[in-house]
Amino acid sequence: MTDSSEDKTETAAAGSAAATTTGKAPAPFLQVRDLKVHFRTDDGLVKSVDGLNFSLEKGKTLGIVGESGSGKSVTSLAVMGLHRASRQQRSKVDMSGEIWLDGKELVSADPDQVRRLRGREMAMIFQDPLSALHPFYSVGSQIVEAYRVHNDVDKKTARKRAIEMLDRVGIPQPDKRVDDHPHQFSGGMRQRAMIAMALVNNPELLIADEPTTALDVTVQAQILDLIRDLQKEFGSAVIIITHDLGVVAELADDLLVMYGGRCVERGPAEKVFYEPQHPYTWGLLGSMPRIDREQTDRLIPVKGSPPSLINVPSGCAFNPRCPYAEVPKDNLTRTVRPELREAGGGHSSACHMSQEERERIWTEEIAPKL
Ligand SMILES: Nc1ncnc2c1ncn2[C@@H]1O[C@H](COP(=O)(O)OP(=O)(O)OP(=O)(O)O)[C@@H](O)[C@H]1O
Repeated sequence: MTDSSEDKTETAAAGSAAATTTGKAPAPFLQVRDLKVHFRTDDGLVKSVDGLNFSLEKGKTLGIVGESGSGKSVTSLAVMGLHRASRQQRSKVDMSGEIWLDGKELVSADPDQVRRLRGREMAMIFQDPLSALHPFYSVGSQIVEAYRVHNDVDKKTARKRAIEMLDRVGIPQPDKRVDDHPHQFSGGMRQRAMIAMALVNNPELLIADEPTTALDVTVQAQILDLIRDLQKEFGSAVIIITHDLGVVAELADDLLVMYGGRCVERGPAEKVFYEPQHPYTWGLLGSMPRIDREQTDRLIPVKGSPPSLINVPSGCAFNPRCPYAEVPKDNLTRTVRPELREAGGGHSSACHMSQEERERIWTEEIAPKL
């Protein structure tokens, strides 16, 4: 693996990897390098993910944040090897770059090899549990199946394991509810059941794609607490995908903000949340609902719509929506695409304004209004 300048600014989770006795830092558990996922469609080439780099250690949580259509789900499906799963899509999707999981490269790997890793080494939970749970089979039998695919055990042993997992994720009377069908569970319980199914094989990487969006606020908090507890217990690496910065601000060790298929800001969660450097992140923070404010007080929502991923704006993709697009001289924002620049402490962002300028705007103009 070669080192690019961008890789040197990778997240703190990667940077915290301890040096070995040989003096060589071990490779991060998950490392994504220059990932591109482009779809060939009748309307043109959709550049859903266009050169993404990040890494993640076991026991750490990475939050991937961005508006709808920024490429978050496509990124997670790429890690899970799911863009290749459908024959129909295989002819339409162009994927390049590298995804290293525990020393194995997945982009060029045989699809069967990646399929074997799914469920055992990596698992995913979705916004809608019914997309993962089949309506015709009992919740328990689906967890039993998921367990037996990767473990050579009889049904009785697997059922015991399913009941244990349902108990662990907080389903009351798990020995009875194990035979219920998904529709007999509430939305929050279905989410818990899906988490139980995802974790039944102790995967080392868990990807949660908008895991709480469909739930009410109280259940949301419970599910996030559950994910946090389970991560501590299982020591897995977790990626949480959300459009809501508030959901991941406390949970994540690192944050990666995506815009138009690229990373515009990343770093330790407290840096990105409390000292954000990119005008798009300011907008995300400004549009976050706050319980201590009236709804009308959301001050700096991101105006306009996300960019087309077929005709991405030239220069900085955010420039048509950026209130500060005119600040950099020589029309730079509209002509040159900004690269990620390190601001210190593993925090980097891609913006043409100088760091001093952005710090001034954040401190004087944005932060006081949030
Ligand atoms: N199979 C596909 N073929 C063509 N375009 C696709 C395909 N899958 C995703 N896209 C496009 O890729 C872009 C990124 O989609 P993605 O689902 O990753 O966004 P997202 O950030 O997860 O948004 P959301 O929060 O709405 O799920 C979108 O413009 C989407 O239309």
